[in-house]
Amino acid sequence: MLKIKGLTKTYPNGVKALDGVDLDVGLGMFGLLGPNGAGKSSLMRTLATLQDADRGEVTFGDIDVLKTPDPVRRQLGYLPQDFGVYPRISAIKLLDHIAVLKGLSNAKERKEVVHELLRQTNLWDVRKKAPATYSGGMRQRFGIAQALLGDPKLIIVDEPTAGLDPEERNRFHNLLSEIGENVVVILSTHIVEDVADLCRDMAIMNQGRIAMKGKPSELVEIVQGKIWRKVIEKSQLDDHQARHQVVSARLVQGQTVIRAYSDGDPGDGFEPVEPNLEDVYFATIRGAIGGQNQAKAA
Ligand SMILES: Nc1ncnc2c1ncn2[C@@H]1O[C@H](COP(=O)(O)OP(=O)(O)OP(=O)(O)O)[C@@H](O)[C@H]1O
Repeated sequence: MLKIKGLTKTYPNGVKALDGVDLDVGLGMFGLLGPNGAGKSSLMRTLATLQDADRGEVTFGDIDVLKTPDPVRRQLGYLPQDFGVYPRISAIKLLDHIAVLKGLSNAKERKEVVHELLRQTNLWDVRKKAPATYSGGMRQRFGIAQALLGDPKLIIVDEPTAGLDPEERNRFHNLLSEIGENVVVILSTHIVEDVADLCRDMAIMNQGRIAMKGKPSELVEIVQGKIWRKVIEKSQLDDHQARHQVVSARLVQGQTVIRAYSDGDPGDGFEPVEPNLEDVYFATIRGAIGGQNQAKAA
């Protein structure tokens, strides 16, 4: 559905945010994982036709996204990382107004759509309050409501769960899952669990490049038998990092638990563990895997 080829972007300050991004995204939920500064938002803004690329191609179906943005805009739902300023009018009026801007000109139909979306996003009871007074989770659900206006075929959500409490995050996940299988949903995030829970396909982005892509289970398979765990003193961390390819270090109940990547038994008191997607993510962004180890994109 969505094909990205050789997408490159350097900002005027010299930062190369996108460095030859190649990606095919099919129907359903697609997770784009990456650390801060990886280039996720730059990619999302480019796909949402809000900024130009220096080089590369993007097609959605048979539409050339970069050359003819208008037809894509009509099929696009976008929830940016920072939804920005909320005017102090009620959610229902604001949603109605955005619906007009999106071209829903028939008042009766528009009312039905707006009411349906407020119910779907569980905001019906607070529809008369201004989104400016909403909690973070309610704002994100409002953001999804506006993104779903006009029946989009391409939905882009940029770091939607940052700052949400676990209950709101769950609610947001359920909402995203319900959006359906007949649209392309790209979820950009640095939260590994969001992708593990929700996405059929995914990619890991680092330093403007796609370092890994595939199905979450396929990616975990790549590191099967190669992740090793050890409990150490905090003071031993530097030494272990120098001698092993430590992918993560975490304080668990006062103890430092490290996980390292190694093709074979690293000895030194490490024990094998069942890998998870977080291991894949850290091993990728630390450069232990990636490039030719990539799983085939689905
Ligand atoms: N408008 C801009 N002008 C100059 N540099 C920018 C601009 N937007 C982003 N950058 C830089 O481009 C790089 C990629 O940023 P981007 O926001 O795309 O990454 P990200 O993966 O979305 O990170 P985050 O999770 O922090 O938003 C960063 O080094 C960032 O500082």
